[in-house]
Amino acid sequence: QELNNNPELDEQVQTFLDENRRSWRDMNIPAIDGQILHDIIVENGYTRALEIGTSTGHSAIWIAWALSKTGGKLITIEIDEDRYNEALENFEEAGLSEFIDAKLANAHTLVPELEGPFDFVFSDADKDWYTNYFKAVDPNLVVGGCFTAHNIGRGRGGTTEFYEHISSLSNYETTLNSTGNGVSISYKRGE
Ligand SMILES: C[S@@+](CC[C@H](N)C(=O)[O-])C[C@H]1O[C@@H](n2cnc3c(N)ncnc32)[C@H](O)[C@@H]1O
Repeated sequence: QELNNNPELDEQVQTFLDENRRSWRDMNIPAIDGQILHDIIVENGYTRALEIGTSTGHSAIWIAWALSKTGGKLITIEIDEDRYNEALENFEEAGLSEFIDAKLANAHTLVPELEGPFDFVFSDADKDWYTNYFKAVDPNLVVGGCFTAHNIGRGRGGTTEFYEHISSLSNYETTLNSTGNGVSISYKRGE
């Protein structure tokens, strides 16, 4: 698959990420985990992404940067208005707004309402709800798509229950990348 080539945008995003590298304070993922998400999207040519838990937008910027290359778009959901507004400013500054549909909403109600289809999901909101988010999205995740989740393998909240559930499914191939704060990566291999 051909990737879009936009060196000016790449430089704008890279500059934004470099300048803000040490200033993420709102439970944001570390850059190394952002790179993992970015690479999964680019390598698989994903274009229809969903993020649950925007905060101020660090992970969304990595995801949207990848989507700027594949020609895709991200829907991202945040419940906190201040963080949502800050994320919108960050998306502008990074030059990625056109690739992001940011929603101020409670993901508990919005996620089950989304029709998709999606080929990439990143779950990073309330940990107790991870299994519910997965069950709501699964019917709308295409075969060949990927469901990722953050803070896995550290015994936090419902993450253990979620990881055990998704690992037990024979139509998903799940691995854990523990380079940063623990990203589970589950490829959907069949319905
Ligand atoms: C760990 S932070 C997300 C960090 C973000 N992915 C990043 O790397 O920049 C989790 C976010 O999920 C949001 N959140 C928690 N419960 C939520 C819900 N029910 N619906 C939407 N957002 C929620 C919190 O307000 C918080 O900003």
